[in-house]
Amino acid sequence: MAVNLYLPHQYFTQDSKKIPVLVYLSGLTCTPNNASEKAFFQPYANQYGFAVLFPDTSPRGAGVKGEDDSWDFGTGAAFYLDATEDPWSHNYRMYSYILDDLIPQIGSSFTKLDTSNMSITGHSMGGYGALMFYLRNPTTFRSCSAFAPIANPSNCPWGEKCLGSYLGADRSKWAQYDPSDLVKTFTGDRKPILIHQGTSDGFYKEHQLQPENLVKAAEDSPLKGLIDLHLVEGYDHSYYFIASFVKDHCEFHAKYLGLSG
Ligand SMILES: N[C@@H](CCC(=O)N[C@@H](CSC=O)C(=O)NCC(=O)O)C(=O)O
Repeated sequence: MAVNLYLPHQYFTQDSKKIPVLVYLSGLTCTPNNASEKAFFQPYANQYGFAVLFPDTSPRGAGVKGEDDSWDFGTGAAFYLDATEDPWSHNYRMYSYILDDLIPQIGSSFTKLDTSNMSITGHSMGGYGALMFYLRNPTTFRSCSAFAPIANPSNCPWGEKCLGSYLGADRSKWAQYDPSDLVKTFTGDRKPILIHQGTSDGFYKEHQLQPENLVKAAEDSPLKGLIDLHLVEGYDHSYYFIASFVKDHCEFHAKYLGLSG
């Protein structure tokens, strides 16, 4: 697996104050390079003074039979969960990897980072991942946003394929990872979650994303009225879309990371 870490200039010039971290989770087929090269977080990370951590989207070369058979399953498509079903459960453990291995390791290797002051965002499968990590761990992450997230994976073709194989047929296990279920029992503070969704996004039109389901589920939850969904006319699913709204997301997270008024 690969990982990219962007350190802002403050990491090298500030003596005493530690640097907060924004975790960015990528979508299906991505390596950490897609967002590092095409999302343009760097100028805003420098402006506000936060690092950006870009994890990988799956194990690489695990050798699990079938992991390279399709682009939306297996390699590049591990869905940020801990698989419970054979043959996936040994390697496909992205949830534990990110929370229990990667973040602590980054914190101990880069001692001027403050991994107790983190926010999370992501795109598509990674937008789902950001929502899911935040809704399950509201004290680990100060804020959450997402670009075109898979907001209700239990009810879309990508989610049914991946969750069904990694977690098995029992849908009650899927709910432990589905933002549109998790929101109903959220225990964190009442803060907005920022979401952008392009109306010309082909995957949105195919009902893979369904951010409206999250908004609806939140109406009966502690986050009632706080899913700040922006449907943006004419935008697609690409990194051009992400780059167009990355400024808004950085400004949003900077506020909760204590880096702006
Ligand atoms: N089959 C295509 C499409 C894959 C694709 O569009 N992936 C998106 C994420 S989709 C949901 O998680 C992506 O971010 N692609 C990388 C990019 O740089 O645009 C294919 O294999 O390309």
